[in-house]
Amino acid sequence: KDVGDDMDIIAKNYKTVLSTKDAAELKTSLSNMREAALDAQKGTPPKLENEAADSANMKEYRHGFDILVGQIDGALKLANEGKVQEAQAAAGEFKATRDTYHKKFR
Ligand code: HEM
Repeated sequence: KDVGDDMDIIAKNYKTVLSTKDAAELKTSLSNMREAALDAQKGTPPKLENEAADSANMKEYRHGFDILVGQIDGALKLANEGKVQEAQAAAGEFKATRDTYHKKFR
């Protein structure tokens, strides 16, 4: 899977995360996002293909997924407590991370 494939998985599950009323479906979708984010973190985005694996940009790219996974874990904790609406409010905040890193690397 390349980064674009992982992004498609992230985006599809994110829609479900924001719209479902079901705690189990919420948890599954957040877990799917987490797995795809960790896979994308291991990859190289097309824009950085000519850079060394330890370039400043590649480090910043990978850091973006540390932030996103941290946010996903926060939402998962709330979902595990049965707090569906609170988890969805927390998930709404992923958008800022998405937009910041898309500006740089998409
Ligand atoms: C909830 C968070 C996010 C969502 C919903 C999301 C969604 C998407 C979508 C729909 C695409 C287009 C996929 C395609 O080309 O088929 C995309 C592309 C991309 N995203 Fe994200 N994204 C998120 C977070 C991030 C983060 C945190 C990063 C980097 C740290 C990132 C980096 C990229 C890159 C590099 C591309 C271009 C991939 C390519 O052209 O192959 N995204 N994203």
